[in-house]
Amino acid sequence: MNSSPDNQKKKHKRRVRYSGTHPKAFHEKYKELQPEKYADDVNKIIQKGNTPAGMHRSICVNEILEFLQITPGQVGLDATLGYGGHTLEMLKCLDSKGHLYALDVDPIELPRTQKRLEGLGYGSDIITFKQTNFSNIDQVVLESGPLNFILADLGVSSMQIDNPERGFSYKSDGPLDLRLNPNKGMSASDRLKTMEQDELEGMLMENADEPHANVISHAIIDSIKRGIDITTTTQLQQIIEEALHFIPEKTRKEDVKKSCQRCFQALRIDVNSEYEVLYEFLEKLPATLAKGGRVAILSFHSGEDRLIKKSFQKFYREGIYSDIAPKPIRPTAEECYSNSRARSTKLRWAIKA
Ligand SMILES: C[S@@+](CC[C@H](N)C(=O)[O-])C[C@H]1O[C@@H](n2cnc3c(N)ncnc32)[C@H](O)[C@@H]1O
Repeated sequence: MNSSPDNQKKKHKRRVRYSGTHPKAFHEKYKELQPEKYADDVNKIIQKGNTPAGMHRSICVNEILEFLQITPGQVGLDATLGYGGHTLEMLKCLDSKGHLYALDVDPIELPRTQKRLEGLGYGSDIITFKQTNFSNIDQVVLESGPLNFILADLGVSSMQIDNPERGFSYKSDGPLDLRLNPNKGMSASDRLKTMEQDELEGMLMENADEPHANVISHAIIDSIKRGIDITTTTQLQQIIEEALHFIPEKTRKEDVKKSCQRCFQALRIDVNSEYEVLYEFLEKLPATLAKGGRVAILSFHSGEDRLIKKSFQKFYREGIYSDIAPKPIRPTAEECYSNSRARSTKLRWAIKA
């Protein structure tokens, strides 16, 4: 053994662990998280039909613009700013004349999008950002005056889903939160503690048509009663997986995946009161639109689409809307192929009489 003083001085260096060619954790996706800086990498991801981390791909952009018929000088509202993809296209149509109001409840993503759009040269002369719920549209219109066009692109953005700290997905471990505005209301983890089994079962069925609502709700409530605090996405995913152990092995993996998706969706709808705020928004809509004003709404599941359809039909029968979409518009097959998140989208529209 060589134990010369020189060798003794040399500290043992640990071999750097090879982490592979692709980042696995959200925070490691540094290139994707700076889409402006790494355009080539981002384009490659999009071409493969995926959405780069930290970004959201807007859906039905052409169909929406074709319907809204925005002209310079108009005043409009993007009720769900998100990544600002639709907003940017609407701003281009305004051509520096008129004004756009952009709302989002999310206090984390809104400032990021605002900064990005301001960086592209869109300032307070043409756009006003407001961190508020779209159910407050009546307050916004006090400032904006009657609106010529309105867009609402419901649900969550890819940035929210992909960020494990928000707890929107069972696919990565994070706090079981699921709030669009984490500063308000109750996290999904706390909400579960307030529920009885039958209430939870009803919620899973009503918000997501979960076929295993009975066993899953029993498993969740039993765990809580045994003193288990369900604070993380992984804990909830494991409880669902164990509850569905009776499913034959051949289909179990796929069935568990679908049930997890549905249960997370149901919880998200509940903690954000999504049906309630959508109903309030739909009720207030006619009074906020100018004569001939146009509204387009993108929805992502049957519960939302039903509410929109019913509201549009009611106001049409009452003569408040002069025309409504006879049936929902779906994204093209090409768009669904290139962006899997577009597959469940339905677009409905109405025109104020
Ligand atoms: C599907 S994303 C919108 C994406 C956007 N159209 C784009 O092109 O980037 C939905 C956004 O609406 C926001 N949102 C959902 N419900 C809301 C509500 N009731 N009021 C205001 N914003 C809401 C979410 O926080 C999310 O940022």
